Amino acid sequence: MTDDLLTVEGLKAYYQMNYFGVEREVRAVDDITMTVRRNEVYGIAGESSSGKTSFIKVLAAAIRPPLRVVEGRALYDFRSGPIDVARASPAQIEAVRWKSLSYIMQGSMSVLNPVRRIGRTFRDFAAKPLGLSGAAFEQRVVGHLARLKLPPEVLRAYPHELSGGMRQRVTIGLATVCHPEFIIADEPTTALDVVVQKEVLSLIRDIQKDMGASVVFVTHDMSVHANMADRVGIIYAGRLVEEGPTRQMFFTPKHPYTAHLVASLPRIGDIQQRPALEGRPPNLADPPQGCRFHPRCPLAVDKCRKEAPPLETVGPDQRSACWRWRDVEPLVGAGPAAGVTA
Ligand SMILES: Nc1ncnc2c1ncn2[C@@H]1O[C@H](COP(=O)(O)OP(=O)(O)OP(=O)(O)O)[C@@H](O)[C@H]1O
Repeated sequence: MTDDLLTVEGLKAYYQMNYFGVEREVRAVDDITMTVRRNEVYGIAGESSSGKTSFIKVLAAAIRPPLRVVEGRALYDFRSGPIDVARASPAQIEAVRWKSLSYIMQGSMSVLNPVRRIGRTFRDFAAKPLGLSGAAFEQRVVGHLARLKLPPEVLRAYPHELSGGMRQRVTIGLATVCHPEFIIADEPTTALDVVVQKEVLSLIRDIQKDMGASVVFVTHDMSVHANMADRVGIIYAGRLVEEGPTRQMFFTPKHPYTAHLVASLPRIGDIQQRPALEGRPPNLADPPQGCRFHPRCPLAVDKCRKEAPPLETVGPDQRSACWRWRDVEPLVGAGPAAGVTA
């Protein structure tokens, strides 16, 4: 067994549409190569429409047309054997779903059927992968719910009878009851207030540690990454532009876009407004030549407009796709950014 539980190589996934005979292609995931190690939390950040959700849909084996994998692979090295989810058949995916690979989707209400009691949803999701039924199944679920600080009565409730935080804990329960090796979470706390958000995040972290699982989670909120992730990957316009250990990404970013994201975090004692990034994210149906960030980059030179920079090693365990990574200033500010400890 290697250290890497997931190896993504040259992954390209495009939305391919045909409107009245006119073909349109949105290159949402465009040549991503990365790995996720066993027992680590890997955070994915990037602004809206950068391709985060499309990327993790491929990782979660939840690819539906018009999204198609056009190149590359996403290979898991599960205990039950290797599987490339970019190419696997529905039957192969069903064999690993929930048991080895689970997915906490955006918005808890979308996974919880409003007209089904929670207990029934647990049976639908988990009875088969766990190979349990009747009292043994109920006992397992109740024990798992207790770990999530949810009372057994939750099983008899309908989703609308629970608070937002409880519903999100239920979805985490569904995603983890089979003790998967790999958990994918898309904006797991976006709709929650700050206190509940903190509770849910520490729950995901505790469960991950307990089970020794790997977690990939997406959020545009950099302060959540600061608290949760072992490593962070930054996606811009369908590409991974930088990745590295969380502390390094916050204190010595090597890509101007990461530096911008970190500098945008509110700082204690600083009441100044943070500068917004000028320009708009590129249209992924017609991305700019060269480095996709160049039209908005304060460091861009001629080469950046012509040639796409490769993702290269720029520090211990840190990689950046920028021709000018040596010129990216380390973070200086009036105080520690919210949630980031020096
Ligand atoms: N079903 C779809 N059909 C066509 N294009 C889509 C579809 N879903 C997403 N896209 C496009 O793919 C690109 C990437 O979208 P994606 O949802 O992956 O971004 P994101 O970074 O997750 O954004 P957000 O943070 O807003 O969820 C965008 O240009 C988006 O418009």
